[in-house]
Amino acid sequence: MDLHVTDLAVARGGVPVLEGVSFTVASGEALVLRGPNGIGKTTLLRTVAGLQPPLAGTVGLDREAMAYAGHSDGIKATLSVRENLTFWADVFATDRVDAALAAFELRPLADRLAGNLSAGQKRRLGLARMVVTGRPVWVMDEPTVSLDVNAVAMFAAAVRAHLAEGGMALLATHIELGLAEARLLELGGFRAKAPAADDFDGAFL
Ligand SMILES: Nc1ncnc2c1ncn2[C@@H]1O[C@H](COP(=O)(O)OP(=O)(O)OP(=O)(O)O)[C@@H](O)[C@H]1O
Repeated sequence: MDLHVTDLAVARGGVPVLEGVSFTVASGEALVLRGPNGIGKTTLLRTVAGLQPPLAGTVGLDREAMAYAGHSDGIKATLSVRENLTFWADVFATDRVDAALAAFELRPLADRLAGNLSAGQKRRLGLARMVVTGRPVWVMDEPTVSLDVNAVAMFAAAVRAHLAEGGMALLATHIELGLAEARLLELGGFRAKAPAADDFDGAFL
């Protein structure tokens, strides 16, 4: 299984931000999207994950293949760490709660209310959700924000284990991920062009 993205154009708030984006992520590979603030990394990730429609182009895998981790961790504060992961295991019909607790060293925190976790612990719980999904494509936006050096290493190990099982990872970040083997895609060359001056309709977009 490969992820083929072809000639994708994406918009945010109705404004085109990137166009002509093509790449392939093969089974066992990680691709890191790079570019300055505001270029459209989040928008591109959300589009690839099927959370918003593209303006043009195709994403050659069904959204059911994707697991998306965005800026918000999607944590339920009044459930414990284990209950949060069990909730997601029910949603995705998997039995990977213990594997997820182990991957992000959450066992000692399993019975703590998620609302009482520190920022880095919350992020670890949010990332552990990816393990629980059992989905082949992990789409992750700034996954290592709030993580200390030790937790970044946990994250890198979890991604490597996922890739070793034939999974794929598509990541956006400004921070070192500890994944030297990941390929990089610079988005600078894919900025959407402003509409032509004689494009009457375009002038109102
Ligand atoms: N409602 C909106 N209308 C128009 N433009 C918007 C709207 N919301 C966001 N934008 C712009 O869309 C662009 C793409 O945003 P996006 O969050 O995808 O960028 P990013 O590369 O992920 O940024 P960062 O590195 O800061 O996280 C930004 O320039 C942003 O200002």
